[in-house]
Amino acid sequence: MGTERNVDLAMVASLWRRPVPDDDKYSRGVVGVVAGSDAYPGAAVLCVSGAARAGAGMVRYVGPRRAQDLVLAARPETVVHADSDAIDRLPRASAWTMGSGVADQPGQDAVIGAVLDSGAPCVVDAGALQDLARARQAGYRATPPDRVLMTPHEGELIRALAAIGHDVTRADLQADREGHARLLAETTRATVLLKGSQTVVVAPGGQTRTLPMATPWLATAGSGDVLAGIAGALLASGLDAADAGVCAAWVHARAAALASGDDPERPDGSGGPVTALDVAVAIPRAVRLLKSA
Ligand SMILES: NC(=O)C1=CN([C@@H]2O[C@H](COP(=O)(O)OP(=O)(O)OC[C@H]3O[C@@H](n4cnc5c(N)ncnc54)[C@H](O)[C@@H]3O)[C@@H](O)[C@H]2O)[C@@H](O)CC1
Ligand SMILES: Nc1ncnc2c1ncn2[C@@H]1O[C@H](COP(=O)(O)OP(=O)(O)O)[C@@H](O)[C@H]1O
Repeated sequence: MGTERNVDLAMVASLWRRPVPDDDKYSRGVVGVVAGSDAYPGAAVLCVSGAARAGAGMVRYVGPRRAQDLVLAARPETVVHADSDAIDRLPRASAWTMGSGVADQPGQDAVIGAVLDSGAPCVVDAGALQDLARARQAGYRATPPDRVLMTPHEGELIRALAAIGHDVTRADLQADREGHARLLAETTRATVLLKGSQTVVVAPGGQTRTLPMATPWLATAGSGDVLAGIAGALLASGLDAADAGVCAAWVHARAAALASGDDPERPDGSGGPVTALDVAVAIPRAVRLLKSA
C-alpha cells in the first residue's frame, strides 16, 4: 500500500481507450451528469463540455430547466432530463459525474442518492462530496472502491474530512497532501483525486500516483468542473477510478498548456490566460498527443 508512481505520457497513452470500428455510441460509454444548479448553472455547461470533448459516446444531463437550456445551447448533442423525471426512472448511463455546482437542489440530490444506491461507477465532486463521505464511512458502499472517484480541491478535502470526524487545518493538509488524501480514501473506501498545482490520485489499499505540475493558468474558475466531466467520460469508457483520474488529470493539464501556449513539459506560466471552456476546447488536441507515445 502507498507505493508511488509518477504519471507520464506513455502511461496515459497505454490506458486511453480509442474507438474501434465495431463501436457505437453506447459501447463508447454514456455519461450521466448531475451538475449545475440555479445558483451555478455554468458548471453544468463546463462539466458536460469536459465529458463530450473527452470522447463520451453520449452525455445525459440531469438538472434544472435553466441549466438544461444553457447545456443545449452550448452542446446540442446532449440528451437532457428533468431531475423530477429522473428520480422515478434513472436515465441509463455507464457512469456518472455528480456534484459540480450542485447546491440546494432537492431533485438533483434525490438523483445522486439513487445513482449511489444503484452501485454505478461515479465521479463525485464539489456539492456531493460531504454526503458521500458520510455515507461511505457509515458503510453504505454500493459502488466498489475502484469505481468511485472523489475529486476534491484542498478546501473540499478539509470539509469532507470534517464531515467524517477529522478536523484538519489548511497547514496540516499542505504539509502532507498525499497522507490526507489517503486518509479520506481509506476511511471511505473510495478513490481520491486531490486537485492542485500537483494533483495526486490515491487508491484505497493501493498506489498513489502523482501528476506532473500543471500550468498555473489552470487555477481558474470552473476548470475543476471540466476535469470532473473528463473523468466521467473515462469511467464510462471502462477505466477504473484510479486510471480514469490519472488520465483525466493528465489530459486536462495538457489541454490547459496547449490552450495557454505554456511549455507542456515544464509549465511555468510563460503562456497566456485560459478560461475553463478554453481548456475543454483543447481536450481533443491533448488526446491526439497520446498517439505519439
Ligand atoms: N461557472 C460556474 O457555475 C462555476 C461553479 N463552480 C461551483 O461552485 C461551487 C463552489 O465552489 P468553490 O470552490 O468556488 O467554493 P466553495 O464554497 O466550495 O469553497 C470555498 C472555500 O474553499 C477554499 N477553496 C476554494 N477553492 C479552493 C482550491 N482550489 N484549493 C483550495 N481551497 C480552495 C476557499 O479558500 C474557501 O475557503 C462548486 O459546486 C463548484 O463546482 C465553480 O467551479 C466555479 C465556476
Ligand atoms: N496553482 C495551480 N497550478 C496548476 N493547476 C491548478 C492550480 N490550482 C488549481 N489547479 C487545477 O485547476 C483545477 C481547479 O479546480 P477547482 O478548484 O475544483 O475549481 P472550480 O471549482 O472553480 O472548478 C483543478 O484541476 C486543479 O488541479
